[in-house]
Amino acid sequence: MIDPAAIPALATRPIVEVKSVSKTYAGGIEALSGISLDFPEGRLTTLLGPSGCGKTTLLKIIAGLIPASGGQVFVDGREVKGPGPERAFVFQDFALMPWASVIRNVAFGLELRGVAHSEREAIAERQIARVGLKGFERKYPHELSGGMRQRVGLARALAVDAKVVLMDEPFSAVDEQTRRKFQEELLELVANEGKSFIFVTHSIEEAVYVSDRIALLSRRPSRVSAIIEPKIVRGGDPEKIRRNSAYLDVVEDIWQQLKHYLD
Ligand SMILES: Nc1ncnc2c1ncn2[C@@H]1O[C@H](COP(=O)(O)OP(=O)(O)OP(=O)(O)O)[C@@H](O)[C@H]1O
Repeated sequence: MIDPAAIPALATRPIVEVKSVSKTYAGGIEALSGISLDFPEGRLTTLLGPSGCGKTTLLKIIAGLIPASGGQVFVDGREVKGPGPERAFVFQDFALMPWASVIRNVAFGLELRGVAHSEREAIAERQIARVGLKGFERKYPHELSGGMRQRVGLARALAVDAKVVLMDEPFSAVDEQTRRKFQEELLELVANEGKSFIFVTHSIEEAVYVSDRIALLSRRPSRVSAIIEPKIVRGGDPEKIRRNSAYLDVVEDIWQQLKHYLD
């Protein structure tokens, strides 16, 4: 357990508060055991931890997709009882509807909310253009590359204009070049949108590169073992940042903390 007084203060209020959340799956697997964590508004917070420690479980509980066995989650001060319009989820496997066109996929969250056809198509078109897929509106997921499908998943999450965007290893299925491009685009979103992002990745380098705050999780049943704020100075050449000794020191520090869980 970490000392709460040791958590550095990001100068924004928490938008998501996880309070003593536990999760035991049917069959008795205890994924989370009394985990407490705040996520600052307008920032990107990453959950990083050993495989199977419960990162996806925590993300899904925050999303309201699965119930916690104990504890509470508050989003913008309101207790989570299920999915809600202020939260959007970007899935690792994109979770697109294969039988629906790009525009229908992107507009799907709005369709569920009963937004009129013309309005939701107009919003979806804007988001599709924004993620660089203009001209692909009438294509189907099987006609797109993995990177393009992930852009559709991102456009769908952005179309509903949620305050909190939950991203479960969103870049794990794309090649390294695309991944780095996505990381830059994600940083732009965080800087320009005022949304709060909760991000799960397996990559220490990625976590350090994109995060304002990293919550290191222990082995299952998961608890927070450290909170790290990389404080990367942005705006310069990404290649230089990745060679910067301050950046590399944070990566190494996290590696030293996580490697014990690999044994
Ligand atoms: N629906 C389920 N029923 C039973 N056990 C589950 C279920 N979903 C996840 N688990 C188990 O709960 C634990 C935590 O799973 P979870 O997917 O949250 O971990 P994770 O940290 O996201 O893993 P990874 O890093 O490998 O993606 C694992 O042991 C997993 O096998």
